[in-house]
Amino acid sequence: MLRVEGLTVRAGEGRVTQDVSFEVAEDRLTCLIGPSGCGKTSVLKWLAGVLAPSLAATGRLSIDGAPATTPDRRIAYQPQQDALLPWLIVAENAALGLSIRGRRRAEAREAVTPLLASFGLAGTEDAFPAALSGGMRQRAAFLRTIVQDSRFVLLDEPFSALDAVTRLSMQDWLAARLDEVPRGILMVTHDLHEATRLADRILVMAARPGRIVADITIDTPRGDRTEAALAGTRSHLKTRLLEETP
Ligand SMILES: Nc1ncnc2c1ncn2[C@@H]1O[C@H](COP(=O)(O)OP(=O)(O)OP(=O)(O)O)[C@@H](O)[C@H]1O
Repeated sequence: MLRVEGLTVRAGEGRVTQDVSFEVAEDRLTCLIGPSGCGKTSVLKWLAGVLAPSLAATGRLSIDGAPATTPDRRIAYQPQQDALLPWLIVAENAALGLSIRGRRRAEAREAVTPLLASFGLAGTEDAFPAALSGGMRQRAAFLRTIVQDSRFVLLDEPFSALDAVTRLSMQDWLAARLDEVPRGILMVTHDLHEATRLADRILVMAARPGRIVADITIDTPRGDRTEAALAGTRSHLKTRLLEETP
């Protein structure tokens, strides 16, 4: 269990977030949703240890009850843009996840190559990112993140750049991957349909300063989440989001 307590992020005199506390459970997907500018990315960046130096943060992080400091190898982070390096081929980009964990380059590449097919990237090993579709780029970025074998994974709007159809298929794809390689995931999204399709738990943030105003658990198994089964939760979530959007 990863726990954040009392996270306040300040930008000069102003507060970006105030007293944000929550847990991310092992093998569960927790969504952080809220209006633009409420501080969702700042929470993720703080957890990843990459908050901009112009922002000051106070708060406590613990994993399994023991204090932790960031960056922590048990936490992997996928930023908002897929951040694939355009001058590296797909296999090298994916291998970067292991290289930053200290694996030798050739060894890292050997380790990721057999995984490409299960990430829908068969045949793209030697392709440059510019030659891939948006969905493929996201899968390559996700492979790079997931091979780090971290217990917790932070995803910042992983599907926001995709068209509606690709987005739906990527959501299904992520749901299937979660069943195969469970992780404690904290995912930022703007999209309440996405949140209710994927999350075990949804934390709703309000803006100015960003704080958590609702905590919604979804018990329906992902495979049984028909439109009808989700209607009540979506309506509740929509009302909360509209209330919190300035
Ligand atoms: N480096 C920075 N210096 C000063 N202020 C910043 C910095 N980064 C973010 N902010 C401010 O902090 C607030 C929260 O930004 P953040 O990106 O965390 O919000 P968000 O909820 O992720 O937004 P969005 O949904 O639009 O991506 C915004 O008002 C933003 O202008």
